[in-house]
Amino acid sequence: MLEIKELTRRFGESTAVDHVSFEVRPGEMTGFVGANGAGKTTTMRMVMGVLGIDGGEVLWQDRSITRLDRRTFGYMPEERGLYPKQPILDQLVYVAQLKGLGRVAARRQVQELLERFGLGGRAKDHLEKLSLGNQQRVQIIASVLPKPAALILDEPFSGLDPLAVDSMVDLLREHARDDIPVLFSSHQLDLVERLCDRLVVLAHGRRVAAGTVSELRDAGVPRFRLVLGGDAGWVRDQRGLGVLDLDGPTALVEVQHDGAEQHLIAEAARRGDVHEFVRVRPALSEIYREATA
Ligand SMILES: Nc1ncnc2c1ncn2[C@@H]1O[C@H](COP(=O)(O)OP(=O)(O)OP(=O)(O)O)[C@@H](O)[C@H]1O
Repeated sequence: MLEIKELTRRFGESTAVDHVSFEVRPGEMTGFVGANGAGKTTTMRMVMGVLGIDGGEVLWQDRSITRLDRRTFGYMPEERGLYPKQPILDQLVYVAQLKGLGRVAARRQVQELLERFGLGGRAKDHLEKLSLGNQQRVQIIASVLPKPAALILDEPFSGLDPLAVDSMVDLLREHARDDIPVLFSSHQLDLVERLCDRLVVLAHGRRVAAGTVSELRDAGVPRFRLVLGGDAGWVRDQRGLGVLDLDGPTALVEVQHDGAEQHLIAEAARRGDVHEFVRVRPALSEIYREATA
């Protein structure tokens, strides 16, 4: 397991990452979200040792992470890292060899991955000749070579078309299934919701929310939607409830005092038909907006 403990980084007077703690568990995909400048890249750089740490620590398998540990990680940095003017096959084979694979095995693995990402015919092209999305695919391939102990990916989905996103998702899921901890940052909340087991939300350098998607969706004040046979205006007078929306027979309420929903449903049943009474859980985008507001 990868543990980020009280990690802190300052640039001059400003604190880019402020006592941030979270875990990236094996076999799980952890999504790392937050507005531009929230501190995601800075955190990942500290995890990878690219940037010095002002406070806190990074643990790998219950002990302080070392340079050698980091070399076993797959890292896709924000600034990417491959050379524009070299053939992609050569570069990828070189990366795989740097990470300990023999030349023949490296070539075989690179070619398999290039085929898988639809780049089999482009192996001899210079990176700069590829479209930005295809360059991104090559960067992804570089980060999973040969077989990482953990994956740290800074916005791996940006610039990818939907098919490439799907291939990438499959690839990451395969790694997670092999018990590899996967941390990825993204601004695409729909994708994060679909993909990740756990979520860490940063705002202004601080961790403002963390947990599984369902924990986060269950964490707030409970909300219920009530649809009646007649007008729902009377709901406004019920104690212990906040009315968030009222539209004819439909009311959206939040429970301010424990048990108020029980009185609400009893009163609704007493007054007539109840067509619907359901708990409404916020979408991830709402949780994100509230956490980062
Ligand atoms: N080398 C640096 N020197 C000075 N300030 C920096 C440096 N790197 C990052 N910062 C500042 O640290 C803060 C966090 O930046 P960071 O890149 O980590 O955010 P981010 O969450 O990754 O944003 P984005 O989603 O835009 O990539 C920002 O205010 C940024 O300007």
